[in-house]
Amino acid sequence: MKELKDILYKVSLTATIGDMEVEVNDVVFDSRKVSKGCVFIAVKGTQVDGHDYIEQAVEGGAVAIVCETMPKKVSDKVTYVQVSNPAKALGILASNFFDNPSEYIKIVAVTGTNGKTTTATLLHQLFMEMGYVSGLLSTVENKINDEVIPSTHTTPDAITLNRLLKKMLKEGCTHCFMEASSHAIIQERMAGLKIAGAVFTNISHDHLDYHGTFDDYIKAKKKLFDELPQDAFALVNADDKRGLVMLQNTKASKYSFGLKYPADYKAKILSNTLQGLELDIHNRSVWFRIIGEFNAYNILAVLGVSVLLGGEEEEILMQLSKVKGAQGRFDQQTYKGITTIVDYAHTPDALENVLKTIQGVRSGIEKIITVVGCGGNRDKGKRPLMANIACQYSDKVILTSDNPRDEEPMAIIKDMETGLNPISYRKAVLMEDRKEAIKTAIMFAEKGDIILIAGKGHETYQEIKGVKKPFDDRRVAQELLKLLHSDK
Ligand SMILES: CC(=O)N[C@H]1[C@@H](OP(=O)(O)OP(=O)(O)OC[C@H]2O[C@@H](n3ccc(=O)[nH]c3=O)[C@H](O)[C@@H]2O)O[C@H](CO)[C@@H](O)[C@@H]1O[C@H](C)C(=O)N[C@@H](C)C(=O)N[C@H](CCC(=O)O)C(=O)O
Ligand SMILES: Nc1ncnc2c1ncn2[C@@H]1O[C@H](COP(=O)(O)OP(=O)(O)OP(=O)(O)O)[C@@H](O)[C@H]1O
Ligand SMILES: N[C@H](CCC[C@H](N)C(=O)O)C(=O)O
Ligand SMILES: [Mg+2]
Repeated sequence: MKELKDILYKVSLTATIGDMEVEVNDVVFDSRKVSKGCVFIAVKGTQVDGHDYIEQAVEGGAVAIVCETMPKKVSDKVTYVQVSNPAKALGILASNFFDNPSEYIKIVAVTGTNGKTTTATLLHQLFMEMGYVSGLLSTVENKINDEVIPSTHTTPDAITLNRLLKKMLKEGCTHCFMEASSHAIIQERMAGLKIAGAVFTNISHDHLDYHGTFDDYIKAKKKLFDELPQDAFALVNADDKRGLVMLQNTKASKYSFGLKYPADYKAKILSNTLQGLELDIHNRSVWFRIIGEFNAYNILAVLGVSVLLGGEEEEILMQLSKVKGAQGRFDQQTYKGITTIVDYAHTPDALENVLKTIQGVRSGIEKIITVVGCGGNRDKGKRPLMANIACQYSDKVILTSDNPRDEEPMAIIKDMETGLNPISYRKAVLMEDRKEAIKTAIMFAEKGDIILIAGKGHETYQEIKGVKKPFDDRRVAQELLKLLHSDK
C-alpha cells in the first residue's frame, strides 16, 4: 500500500484539499474501473471530460481525486489534488505507483509515421538473439521475452505501460523497445518514464484528424526529443528533412542514420529483390531477409540503437541478417507463380514505398494488382492520395474497405475515388466487401503477377459499423489462391 503523497512525488501541485497521507491501492483514469481505495485522475479526452465523472468515482470508492479544476461539491472523506496537467500527472503517478520500473530498464522509444513497429520488433528480435532478456511494446503485440501479451494500442496508456514495465523488470528484462505514437506523446502516456534513447524514422501525411495541422503533428513527434534527458541518445533519419528538426532542442546526444546524406550510420543498397536486401554498411556487405529500401532505413536505425546501447557492430550485423521482421509487413506467399504480398501500408507514403519496391523488383511483364482501402474514423485526407498512388504504380486496383469503423463503408471508398484522374480511373474497380475484392484480384491474376493487399497487415479482424469480425488478409489470400488457381 502506498500513501498518496508518495505517488505524487514529482507531480507539480496547484492546490490540495484533505489528507495527503491517505493510503491508495490503485491508480485509475476511467470511472468505470474505480474500486474502493483508489485514486482517480480526471483527464479531458476527445469524447468526454473525465471531470464529469468525479462524483461517480467518489461514489465508487475513490479516496483521492486528481484534477485540473476542483469540483464544486467536495466530500470530506476524499482528498482532492489540483494539477495543471492531469494527463501528465497520470503518467508520473503511474510510474511512482509501480516503483518507477523505467529507471531499471533501458527503454528505447521509436517514433515516426512509418517503421515504428518494424524497428522496435527488429530490435527486440536482435537483442533476444544476442542473449538479452528484452521487452517489446508494439502495435502488433507486447512481449516479455517470448511471452506474448496482446496489444490494444501502439503505445499503451500510462497505467498499462508501467504495469507491463514492472512485469518486464520482474522477468529480468534489461531492455524494452517500444513505439511512441504521436497520440501517446500528446496524451502524455509516457510522462514520468526514463528513456535511454529515442529514434525518429520519418514523418509524412497521417493523423491530421487528430493533430489538425502537419505542423502540430511534427511538434508532437518533436516533444519526445525535447523531453529526453542529457544522458539519453537521439537518433534520427538524416534523409527526412524533419530529422534535424527533431534534434533542434534536445539535450540528448545526437546521432543520425540514412542512405543519402552524411550520417553516423550509413549504407548503400547493393541489391533489392523479393528474396532480400543487400547493403554495404561501413564497407561491409551484408544480406538481410527483409525487403525494400524503406527497410534499409529500419535496419540502419536498429544498427544505430544497438551500437549506442553498447553493442559491437560486427556481431549486430551478423545477428541482424537473420531476423525476419514484424508480422504482416511485406508478408509474401507464392502459389502457382502468383505472388500475394500482405502489407500494413496504411499511409500514402508507406503505400508508395511498398509499391515502388514491388515495381523495382519485377522483371517488367507481370501485372501489379493492388487491393486497398482506408480506415474509417481516421484522417480523411489520406483517402484520395492513397487511391491515386495505388493507381499510379499498379496495373489494376480494387478500392475496398479497410476498417470502416463507424463510417459508411462505401462513403470511404467514394472519398478515395475522388483522388483518381481519368487515366487511373480506368484501372480502378470499387468493391465494398474486402473478401470479394481480394477474390477479384486473385481471379484477375495470371502466372508471374504480384498482388499487393495493403492496409491491414497483421490485423486478424475487420471492424464494420462498430463490430469486429474475424478477418485476416493472409489467410483469405491463401485460401482463395488455392481455391481459384489449383487447377492451373
Ligand atoms: C483519440 C485517442 O487517442 N483516444 C484515446 C483516448 O481516448 P479519449 O481522449 O477519446 O477519451 P474519452 O473517451 O474522451 O474520455 C476522457 C476521459 O474520461 C474518462 N471516462 C470516460 C467515460 C466514463 O464513463 N468515465 C470516465 O472516467 C476516460 O477514461 C478518459 O480518461 O484515451 C483513451 C484511454 O487511454 C484511449 O483508449 C483512446 O484511444 C482510442 C481507443 C483510439 O482509437 N486511439 C487511437 C487513435 C490511438 O491512440 N492510436 C495510436 C496509434 C496511432 C498511430 O501512430 O498509428 C496508439 O498509440 O494506439
Ligand atoms: N522506414 C519506413 N519508411 C517508410 N515506410 C515504411 C518504413 N517501414 C515500414 N514502412 C511501411 O509502413 C508500413 C507500416 O510499418 P510499421 O508497422 O513498421 O509502421 P508503424 O510506424 O508502426 O505504423 P503504426 O503507426 O500503425 O503503428 C509497412 O507495412 C510498410 O509498408
Ligand atoms: N495505428 C493506425 C493503424 C491504421 C490501420 C488501418 N488498418 C486502419 O484501421 O485504419 C491507426 O489507428 O490509425
Ligand atoms: Mg506500429
